[in-house]
Amino acid sequence: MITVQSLHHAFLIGKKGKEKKVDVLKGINFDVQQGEIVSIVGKSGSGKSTLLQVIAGFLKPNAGSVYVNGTETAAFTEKQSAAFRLDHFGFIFQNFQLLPGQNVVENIELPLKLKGVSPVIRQKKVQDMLKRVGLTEVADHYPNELSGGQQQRVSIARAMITDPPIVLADEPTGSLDMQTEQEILQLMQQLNRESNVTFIIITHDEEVASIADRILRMTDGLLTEEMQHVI
Ligand SMILES: Nc1ncnc2c1ncn2[C@@H]1O[C@H](COP(=O)(O)OP(=O)(O)OP(=O)(O)O)[C@@H](O)[C@H]1O
Repeated sequence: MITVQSLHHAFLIGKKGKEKKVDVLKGINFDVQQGEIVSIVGKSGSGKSTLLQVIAGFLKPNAGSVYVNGTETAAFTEKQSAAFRLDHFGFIFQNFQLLPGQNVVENIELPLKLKGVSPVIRQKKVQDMLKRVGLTEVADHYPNELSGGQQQRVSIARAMITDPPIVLADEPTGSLDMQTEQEILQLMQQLNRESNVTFIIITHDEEVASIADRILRMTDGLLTEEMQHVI
């Protein structure tokens, strides 16, 4: 489903003429199978978000390959990347990234609109999704009228509304209290079981990482597989 091979990336930081090269990805290799929950865990600054951005096609790596369902994505143009992302990836962020002027239904249906899905089908899909994530009661609320946990449910619903094969989650519970964190992690596990969607969860939190089927540890620009749960 996802194969990452010999991925290298460096950033140039500092003033022009005096730039310093910072090697962030130093030869990353890993595979993810359809339906897995994989966590990528590592300290702040270890390069987790950079890796996620490369997988999603937001950032072109200096070298190496990313295959998604057999398609090499690292060489895509920006336009190709955007179209590919819409079909293959959903995103969940630490700070939810909901549109403040749009209510719950409008936030969730946005990716369907971008894909040109008709209003009738959009309405049906959104109603089904609201039930799955437990948000039917607050369907017409705006983000600032929701708790953090509810806002993250909206962004999970938005990530999954187009049935993408892969959801990329960057510190999905980083802004939540411990109890809400457990609820959100359980929801992600439930959705994974129901729909076989692949989750890649990026976190610095060992406890969050431990809900995954497989843990990949990022240290000094390299990934090592830490342990394997029996599914
Ligand atoms: N656009 C950029 N330009 C220059 N340096 C960058 C850029 N993005 C990230 N870096 C550097 O790359 C390194 C890895 O950053 P990255 O955000 O990938 O780490 P991370 O593991 O996700 O950390 P965190 O958990 O704090 O988000 C850091 O040293 C960071 O300063």
